[in-house]
Amino acid sequence: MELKTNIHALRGEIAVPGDKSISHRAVMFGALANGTTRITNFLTGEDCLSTIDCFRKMGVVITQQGNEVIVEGKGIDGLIEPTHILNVGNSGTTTRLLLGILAACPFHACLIGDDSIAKRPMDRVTKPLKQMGAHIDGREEGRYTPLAIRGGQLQPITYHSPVASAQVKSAILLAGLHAEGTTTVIEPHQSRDHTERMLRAFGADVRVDGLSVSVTGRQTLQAIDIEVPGDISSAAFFLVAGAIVPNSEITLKHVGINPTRTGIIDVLKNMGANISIKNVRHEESEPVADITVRTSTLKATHIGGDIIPRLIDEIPIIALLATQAEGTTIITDASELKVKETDRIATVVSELRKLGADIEATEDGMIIHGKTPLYAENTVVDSYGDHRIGMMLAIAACITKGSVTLQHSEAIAVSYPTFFDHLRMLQS
Ligand SMILES: O=C(O)C1=C[C@@H](OP(=O)(O)O)[C@@H](O)[C@H](O)C1
Ligand SMILES: C=C(OP(=O)(O)O)C(=O)O
Repeated sequence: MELKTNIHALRGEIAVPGDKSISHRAVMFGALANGTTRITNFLTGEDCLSTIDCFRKMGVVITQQGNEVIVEGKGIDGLIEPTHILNVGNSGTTTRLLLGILAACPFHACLIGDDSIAKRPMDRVTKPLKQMGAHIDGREEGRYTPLAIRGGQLQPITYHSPVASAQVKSAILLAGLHAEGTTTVIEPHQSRDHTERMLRAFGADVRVDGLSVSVTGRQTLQAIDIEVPGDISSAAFFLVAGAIVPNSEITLKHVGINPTRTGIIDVLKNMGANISIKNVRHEESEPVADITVRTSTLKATHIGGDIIPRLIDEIPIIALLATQAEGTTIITDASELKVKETDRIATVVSELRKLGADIEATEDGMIIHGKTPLYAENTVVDSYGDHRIGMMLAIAACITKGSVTLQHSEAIAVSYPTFFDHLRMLQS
C-alpha cells in the first residue's frame, strides 16, 4: 500500500485496542476456569482470534461479538482431544502458553503455525515441559513446529530460565497448575507479569519472591469479568508519532501501564519527550492511565540490561525515535529480537536505511546516529509479514519526504486491525 508521507500534524484523542498479552490470557484462563468469563475490550487482532480458534477446537464454547467475548469455562481438566490440528497462526504467545496447558492434558494434539512461527524456537518451552513429563515431538526434537504433544501426569519443577520471557514463565506455571506439588520459575530479569496477576484474579495462589514465581498444582480457577486495558505496545506507535511529527499532540486513553511494560515511557522521558500521564487508576488487577505526548526535541540515550524485557516489542519504534534524536543511541542486550516474528534487528536496520536513517546492526542490538531527515524516492519498504515492522514503517513515512510503498501491510492486523483508521483520524 501507498503510505502517507510528510504529515504536518497529528492531533486528537484515540483509545488503542485491548492488550494482546492480556486478551490471550483471558481466553485461556477463562477456558480452564469453572463458570463463565466475560471479557470486554478484547483485542480482535488475528493472534487473539487464533487463541479463540484453538480453544474452540478443544470443546470450549466461546462467543465473540466485536470486542466482547464470553468463555464458558470447562474447569481445569475439561478440555477435550481436538480432532483437528490447532493452528496458532502467527502467534508465539498462543503457541507457547498453549503448550504449557496441553502438557497436562491426557490427550494428543498437533500444533502448526505460519512460516514465521515455523522459524521460532519452541524448545525454550518444550524442554522444561518434557522435563515435567509431557511427551512432545516436532522438527529438530521439538524445537520447531509442527509439534505433536501428548500430556498427562506432570512432576513439578524448579526452573531457572535462561531467558527473561513471559511466554516461557507462563507455559511452565500453567503446566505447574496441574502438577502434584509446587512449580517454581526463576528468571534472569523480570518479564511481564500478566499471568501472575490474572491467575490471582481467577482465585489461584501465586507466590512471587523477587524474580521467582511459584504455583502449587491442582488449584481450581473461578471465572471472572475482565476489562482488557489498551495495549501499551500499540500505543507506543502513536507515542513516538506524537513526539516526532511536527505540530502534534496526541492523547491515548485507557492504556495499560503495568510497570513490567512501561519501558517505552521511561525511554521517551530519558530522551526528553514532552509526555504526561494522567488519570492513573487501578482496574481489576492492572493499572491504566491516559497518556498525552507532544512534538518534542529529543536527545540520544543508551538502552540495555533490565529495561529490555520491559520494552522488547517497542524496540522497532524506539529505533525510529532514535533517528530523530540528537546524538548516538545504543541498544544492547536485545538479541531476543532475532527470534520474534522476523529478525527485528535485521528488518529494522534494512528498512530504516532505505529511508536514509544512519543505523547499524550489532550482535545484540543497534547503533543509531541522529538526527537524520528521512527521504524517499518511490521507495518500497517491507514489513516481511511482521506487524510491528509494518506499523513502525507507517509512522516513519509520516516524517519522510517523498513517496513510500509498504509491502505486506496486511500483517498489521495481527495486533492492531484499526491502526490505519486511527492514523487517519489523527490527521484530520
Ligand atoms: O507473554 C506475552 O504475552 C508476550 C511476551 C513477550 O515474548 P517473550 O516471552 O518471548 O519475551 C512479547 O515479546 C510478546 O509479544 C508477548
Ligand atoms: C513478539 C510478539 O508476539 P508473539 O511472540 O506472541 O508472536 C509481538 O507481538 O511483538
